[in-house]
Amino acid sequence: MSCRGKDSVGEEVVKPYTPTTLDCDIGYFELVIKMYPQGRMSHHFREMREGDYLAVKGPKGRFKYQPNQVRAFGMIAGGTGITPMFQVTRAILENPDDKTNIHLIYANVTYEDILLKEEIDNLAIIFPNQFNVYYVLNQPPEGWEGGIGFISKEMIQSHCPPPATDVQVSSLPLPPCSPSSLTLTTNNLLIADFEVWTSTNEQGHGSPP
Ligand SMILES: Cc1cc2nc3c(=O)[nH]c(=O)nc-3n(C[C@H](O)[C@H](O)[C@H](O)COP(=O)(O)OP(=O)(O)OC[C@H]3O[C@@H](n4cnc5c(N)ncnc54)[C@H](O)[C@@H]3O)c2cc1C
Repeated sequence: MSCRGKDSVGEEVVKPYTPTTLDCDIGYFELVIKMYPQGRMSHHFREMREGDYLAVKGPKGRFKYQPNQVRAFGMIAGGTGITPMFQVTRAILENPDDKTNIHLIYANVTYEDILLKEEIDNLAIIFPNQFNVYYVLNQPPEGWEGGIGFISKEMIQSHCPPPATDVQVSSLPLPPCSPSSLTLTTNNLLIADFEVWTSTNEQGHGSPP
């Protein structure tokens, strides 16, 4: 959906955001928003107070998920690219008739950058046979047991389902807050081997088509 606000010099700014709530969450929606110190829309969100109204337009997007449309999803996300992945993950796991397996690789720069970690980890605990997550950090803390560096071909081979007609792999990195080579790395690797929802652009991330 699009959110409208005013930047620090009072100019109108409209930016897209992906709710982490589902169609069945009636009467409200939730957004997970990463704040940038110099960001124009970030300024608007930072200035908002409880009880304020926010102008929004939507929903919009080209991706329509059908339960069991594939046997397995490989999801590769960086930074705020997690929000649409999280939404689809919830839609799958909260539907007992949907048997799709999900393999998520989620890359960030630091541990503190990981969004929705508690929620993601809870889903991995509740649905151990249907959902697993592999975190990758570019600047990991000491003792980190996940992936280190940029997402590599080996990580994808180890943590995503192998290519098949009933497997879909999606990549949603977001250049402003993910390792800069993530976009190229994942797309170059994937285009050769998988059907990818090509969804990255220079401005930010898009919804999977
Ligand atoms: C389909 C879609 C869905 C999205 N969903 C989400 C979501 O769910 N959650 C989310 O958090 N984001 C999401 N985004 C990204 C979001 O739309 C914005 O791009 C993001 O919030 C940054 O907007 P901004 O106006 O605050 O920052 P911008 O003003 O666009 O700034 C972006 C970057 O540039 C830097 N910058 C800006 N001005 C300067 C300056 N003068 N000097 C130096 N650096 C500067 C900022 O610090 C920041 O790093 C989505 C994007 C798309 C395309």
